[in-house]
Amino acid sequence: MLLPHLSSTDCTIEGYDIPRGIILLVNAWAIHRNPMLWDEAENFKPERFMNKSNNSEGDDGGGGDGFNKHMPFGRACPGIDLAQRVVGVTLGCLIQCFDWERVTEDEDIDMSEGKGVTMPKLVLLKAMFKARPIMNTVLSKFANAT
Ligand code: HEM
Repeated sequence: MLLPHLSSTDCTIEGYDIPRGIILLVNAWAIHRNPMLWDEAENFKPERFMNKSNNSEGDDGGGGDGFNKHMPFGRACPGIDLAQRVVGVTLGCLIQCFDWERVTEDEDIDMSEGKGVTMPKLVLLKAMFKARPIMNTVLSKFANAT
């Protein structure tokens, strides 16, 4: 669920009359799993959110694509630009600085969802990491500088 919003005026959306002053809750979870919008809606296919003009997934007839129908930030998160940069840089650092391995490599990853507002995984994904050799050089430079 996105954050609650208050309708500022009477309006009709998709045939539903929405009076002014009513609290609206948008179920982003259901929108992201709507089989009318997505192929294999229940499957983890992050490539469907890429901004390709030939990507018709998520198209509701309005000319949109999977990229535009993906709403991890809802429609009103003022932190979107900061968050997208920080997530990209953080992920890049983790991949560049460490070698990652799964603890149980032969098993499929269990994508079941647990309970909670932030959609935690039911079964945690365990991973091991070790610093890449370049990190020893970088860290020893920091250590020597202090
Ligand atoms: C990966 C990081 C983030 C995600 C996934 C995220 C997601 C969201 C979502 C889904 C909403 C509800 C939007 C709606 O109801 O349409 C929201 C609202 C909001 N977010 Fe974020 N957000 C993130 C980072 C941030 C950051 C970094 C800031 C501030 C620096 C921020 C500030 C806010 C605020 C103030 C609201 C309430 C906006 C309002 O209702 O007027 N968020 N965010």
